[in-house]
Amino acid sequence: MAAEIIDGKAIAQAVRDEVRDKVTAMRAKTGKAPGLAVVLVGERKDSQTYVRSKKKACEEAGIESFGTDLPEDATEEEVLAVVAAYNADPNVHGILVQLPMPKHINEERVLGAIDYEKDVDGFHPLNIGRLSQRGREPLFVPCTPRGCIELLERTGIPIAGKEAVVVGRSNVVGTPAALLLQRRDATVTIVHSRTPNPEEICRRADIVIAACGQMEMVKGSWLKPGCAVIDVGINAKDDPSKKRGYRLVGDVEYDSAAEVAGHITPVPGGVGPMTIAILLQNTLEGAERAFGP
Ligand SMILES: NC(=O)C1=CN([C@@H]2O[C@H](COP(=O)(O)OP(=O)(O)OC[C@H]3O[C@@H](n4cnc5c(N)ncnc54)[C@H](OP(=O)(O)O)[C@@H]3O)[C@@H](O)[C@H]2O)C=CC1
Ligand SMILES: Nc1nc(=O)c2c([nH]1)NC[C@@H]1CN(c3ccc(C(=O)N[C@@H](CCC(=O)O)C(=O)O)cc3)C=[N+]21
Ligand SMILES: [Mg+2]
Repeated sequence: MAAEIIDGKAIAQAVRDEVRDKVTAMRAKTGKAPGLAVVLVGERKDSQTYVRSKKKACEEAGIESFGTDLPEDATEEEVLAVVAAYNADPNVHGILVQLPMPKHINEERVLGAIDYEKDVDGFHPLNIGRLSQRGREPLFVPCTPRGCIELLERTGIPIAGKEAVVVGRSNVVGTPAALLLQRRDATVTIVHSRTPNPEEICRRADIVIAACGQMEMVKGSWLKPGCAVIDVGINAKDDPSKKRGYRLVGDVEYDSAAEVAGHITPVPGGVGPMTIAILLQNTLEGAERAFGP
């Protein structure tokens, strides 16, 4: 039995179409549009690629995009000044500071300086704090974890009452993904680099979210037959048959996993496109709150 493929690209396009329609209606009603500001420090090629695709996605959705590129040796004060300017700009409803930043910059300080009402990445302590507390609602939820949940929900995979295992506990993916699953009444276990028996724990799961940054680590033999696998990982694997000399693979060994799982996301074309679609959705929601009912 081969797993059903969860088409992240198609689901992301559906989200982007919904956002575009709502932006069109907002423009007609208010004469105003949502705005997203992306701050990039340094010259990482991968970051530049991500920032370009975010800006293109904004254009297609009718969201205005603003951007500031700072050199690798920019000071923390300079980054904070850019954030402060976007905080004060009424045309900006979302601010994203591309990660990772150069080592000499204190990431916690910069992320904490973003107005939490414009924190479209959902990384501000107030938003993370609310996400972690029962009965509280964050203004924004981190894009990649929210994208994982949307993939499950839009595929009709039940979460409530299920056993979910998240592989990885980073602040940007694993931990918020686990919190979101828990808020939807899954029973959640987090596996990390000090977990001695990850295979055994994963085999209990109805839902596995893999976000450990380890190429093809989760194998088919780790999975319960019929489970749903959401592969967040993005890793470049050498492949001389490709023009670029590599291809992208996930944190899950796709071929063996697809023989056991009931549903699985591919890499590319799974979680990655959802991250960008949710960023647009978060920006729209920020603008809706700013403009009022
Ligand atoms: N598709 C998308 O939109 C996005 C994809 N990504 C990708 O997702 C993956 C995870 O990203 P991110 O969370 O930022 O990565 P990090 O490196 O920040 O975190 C990795 C986590 O996995 C854990 N881990 C590492 N090795 C193992 C192991 N052998 N067994 C179990 N757990 C392990 C680490 O544990 P410990 O805490 O103990 O160190 C850590 O908690 C990466 O492949 C990244 O490229 C990331 C963001 C967005
Ligand atoms: N402040 C901040 N917010 C982020 O959300 C953030 C960040 N920093 N730093 C880097 C990570 C990574 N990330 C991805 C976005 C899109 C794809 C994506 O579209 N991937 C395509 C493939 C793209 C390709 O072919 O290279 C796919 O998986 O199909 C992947 C990863 C957002 N991140
Ligand atoms: Mg994100």
